[in-house]
Amino acid sequence: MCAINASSSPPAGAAVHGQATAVELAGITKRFPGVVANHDIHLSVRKGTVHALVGENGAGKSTLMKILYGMQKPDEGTISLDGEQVTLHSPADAIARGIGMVHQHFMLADNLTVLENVVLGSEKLYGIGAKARRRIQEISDRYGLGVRPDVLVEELGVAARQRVEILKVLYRGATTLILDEPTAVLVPQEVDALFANLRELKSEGLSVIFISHKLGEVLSVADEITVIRRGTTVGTAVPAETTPRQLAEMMVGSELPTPETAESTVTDRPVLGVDKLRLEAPGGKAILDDITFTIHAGEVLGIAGVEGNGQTELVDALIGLKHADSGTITLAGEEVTAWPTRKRREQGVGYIPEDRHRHGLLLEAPLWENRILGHVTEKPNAKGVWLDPKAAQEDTRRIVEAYDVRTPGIDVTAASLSGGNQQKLIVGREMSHKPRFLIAAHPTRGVDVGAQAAIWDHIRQARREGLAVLLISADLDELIGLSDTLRVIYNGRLVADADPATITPEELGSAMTGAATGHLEHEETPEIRKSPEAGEDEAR
Ligand SMILES: Nc1ncnc2c1ncn2[C@@H]1O[C@H](COP(=O)(O)OP(=O)(O)OP(=O)(O)O)[C@@H](O)[C@H]1O
Repeated sequence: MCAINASSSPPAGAAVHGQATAVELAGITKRFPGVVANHDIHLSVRKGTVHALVGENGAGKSTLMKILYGMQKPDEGTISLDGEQVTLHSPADAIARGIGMVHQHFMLADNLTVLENVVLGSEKLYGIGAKARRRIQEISDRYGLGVRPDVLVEELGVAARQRVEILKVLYRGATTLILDEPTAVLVPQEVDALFANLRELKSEGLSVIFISHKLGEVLSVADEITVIRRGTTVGTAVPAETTPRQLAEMMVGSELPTPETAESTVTDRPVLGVDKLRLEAPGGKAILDDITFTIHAGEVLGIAGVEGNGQTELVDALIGLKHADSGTITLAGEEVTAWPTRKRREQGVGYIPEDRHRHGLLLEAPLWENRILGHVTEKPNAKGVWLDPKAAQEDTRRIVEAYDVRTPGIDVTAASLSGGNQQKLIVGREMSHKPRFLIAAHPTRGVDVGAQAAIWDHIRQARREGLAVLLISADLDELIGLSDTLRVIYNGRLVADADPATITPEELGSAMTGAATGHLEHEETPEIRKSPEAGEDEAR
């Protein structure tokens, strides 16, 4: 039976299940123009536990956490920390009271050392020298974070950077850590290592609020789960008695989708050809080298890799944001290597960027203007050489409807949408132009299980109609499920390939750390792998 209880809030500071309460949010309401982001929300986090917060896109999770982190003021409701009711005026206030936030997008300066990053802005605590170094080492040892104070951050892989972010908030005295989708960028082995770190934190009496759309992970790491839907608390669940399916049903009222694609639609018509592509950094060092592949009509080619191994540069080269130092790119038989981005777009290249804020949206512009972005000269946005705002607005309404973008209208700014809804808008815009080749970088990052299923369906449908797709995703289930062909990128080279029909996420994750090359064979008993730490330092 699913242990989901309609939530009711105990009085502030009351012990729940015999343990003291670290954070108590009671009756929180927050309104934005046209939207009630939080309506009478209750959240009670016990000390020494991992408390997951789940809910569909736009449910109100980030808003609630911004309130707890002092970034936004609630219109109604109270916040109690360790049983004491508080008013938080700013993040500095929240930090001073033991709340730490680890953002999904890391906020570290690459050219500084770990120590410099950690002490930045907190010099008053332990200075900037030996005392600070000792404190960092102490925290690292205590929670098994494996952080080395004198390493440059640019030398660290994604998982190690995340541990630095965690250490940074602990250094400032956090006793409750908010982790916003912390596993989105990690391979399976790194997820296991993170969860081990979280268990260490718990055992020392710290609390963690864990936001995620990955319900399997939520069930494996959380002690308690609060589900919010359309801005209000639906209830709490206990993982031992709840399945992912039940959780998904609570969140979005539907079953868990699967990315698996039964039938192959791969044709022998090449759409995109990349031959011996090489891209160099300013000093002449290769960022991409000897990249060769072909994607046919109806084929999804998945690129697996730990972030930072050349995926971003490969996408930049394909869309025309960076130009190759040597090698060629061919689109439908025509060489496009020197073409600018706009010309490639007009020839049918769709682009779902990995960084939706930098390359996907104009955050301060209304939704309908964002619908035009990247497609100014195409229908329905343009009539001859003129923009056609009316047609663009109408089409934006259609996309909002078809992709279930939760918004009070098309005149609100993109910044006011929740992260997942921003992503749905971009996917809708790109798919609407019926591209012949789609670059899909993390197409479902940050979207809930329902929207994920819808995006997978749109991609599958277009693939049946002949779309060629380059898929980059840190979600290995998605990558394996959607791809017809899989290649592994490591240090700027395609080092291995795998059959998505047989490979497991663990085997692929292991190859991504550079542990295997050539054709990856599925093994009944997975081989002994390198530890995540060892792999990741090399896999930059
Ligand atoms: N600054 C803002 N101005 C206007 N509306 C906002 C603002 N911030 C959030 N909203 C709206 O509040 C609602 C809740 O958004 P929130 O970002 O909290 O959702 P979420 O649960 O974190 O979603 P996701 O899983 O997509 O990140 C959404 O309808 C969103 O559009």
